[in-house]
Amino acid sequence: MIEWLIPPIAIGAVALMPTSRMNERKIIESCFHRLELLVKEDDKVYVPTFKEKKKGDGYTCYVYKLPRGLHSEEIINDAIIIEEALKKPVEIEYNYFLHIYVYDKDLPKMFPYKDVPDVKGWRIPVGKTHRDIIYHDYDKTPHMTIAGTTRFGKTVMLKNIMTYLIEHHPEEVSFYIIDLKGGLEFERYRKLQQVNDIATNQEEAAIMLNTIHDNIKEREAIFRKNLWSNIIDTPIKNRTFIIVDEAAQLTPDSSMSKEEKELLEGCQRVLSEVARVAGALGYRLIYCTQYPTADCMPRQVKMNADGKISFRLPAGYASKVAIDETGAEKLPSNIPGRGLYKTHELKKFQSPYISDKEMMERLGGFMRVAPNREKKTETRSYTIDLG
Ligand SMILES: Nc1ncnc2c1ncn2[C@@H]1O[C@H](COP(=O)(O)OP(=O)(O)OP(=O)(O)O)[C@@H](O)[C@H]1O
Repeated sequence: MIEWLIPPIAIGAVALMPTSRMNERKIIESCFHRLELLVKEDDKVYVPTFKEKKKGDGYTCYVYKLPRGLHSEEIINDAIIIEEALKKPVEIEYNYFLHIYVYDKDLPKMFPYKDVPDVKGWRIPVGKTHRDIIYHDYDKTPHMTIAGTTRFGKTVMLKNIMTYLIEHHPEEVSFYIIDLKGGLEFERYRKLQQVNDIATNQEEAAIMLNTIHDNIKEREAIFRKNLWSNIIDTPIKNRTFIIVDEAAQLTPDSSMSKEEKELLEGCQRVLSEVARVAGALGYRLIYCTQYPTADCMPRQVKMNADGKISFRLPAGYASKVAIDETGAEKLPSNIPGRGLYKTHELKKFQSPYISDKEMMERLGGFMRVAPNREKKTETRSYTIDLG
């Protein structure tokens, strides 16, 4: 491997150059130095080696080869710092080489839901990036967390997800919704054929989760009988989504009575079990919170939710809980729908926008004549496609 060896004195010189007089490449490389993205071996210092600069439509891409021992995640996690130094939007990808995309323009502030293309499978649009649209695939990554301070787009995101799934899988998708923000947001969707039940307080949530737990046990028995290990390899087409909004309301704390604590601990246990084992059985958890703390994000949920979305958060430590790294606190304070999507990489997006009116227009045909308050179990049978 050819490394670019530079003496420490040169590193210091680049770091001290005023950024206004440097070109983009030099600014990027001075960030590498300031962030100590280098490998020291004996008295030598190895830094990423510049390979080429590519011009694209609306962007310039700087390609680097990383020295042995420097992991791409260390740099990808620092994209926001490079972005601040360049004063331009930046995206970093690793594909044998490190690709640093520097964009001429910011993302659009509005990405209408009607502009989202149709895609097959159990994918939903997370948002628009500079070069494409990110989709989250629930058959690959069953569980998801969504964090974000109030009024930055969590509820709109949930409505995008529901609308997209119902439009693409009307016969196969079903939802259990735990709406602990007064039940105001989702009540109007209770009559949707795809909505099994909505819980609007902690007691209703506990009853609903108990039902879900029973259903999981029944489904486990079916899987065992058929020697199935994952729903995607079975003829079962159905998927059941459990939406929790707001998770902090299901978090026990020391001010609560013993009964209250036991109720919420029971809820947390079922949610942890869903995250741990029920993904393979076709259950998908979407777990939302305004206040990401270690307490309100149970370890099993966080560990098993490999798709993590965050809208703006008040501080870096909240961002670390939500997406395992800082950055959400640096999202713009005046752009709702702007977020970060963390999987093995970190991407910034503008999420689709759908209004309640448009959601109603799109889903109006799926309303039941009578509401479904009494329904506690999945009454629709599995859709099994043997073709
Ligand atoms: N993707 C988006 N594009 C454009 N505007 C958006 C988007 N998402 C949300 N907004 C705007 O921000 C407002 C608040 O969004 P939303 O209700 O989703 O916030 P929230 O995070 O769920 O807040 P809360 O936690 O208080 O319920 C919306 O009414 C809408 O005006």
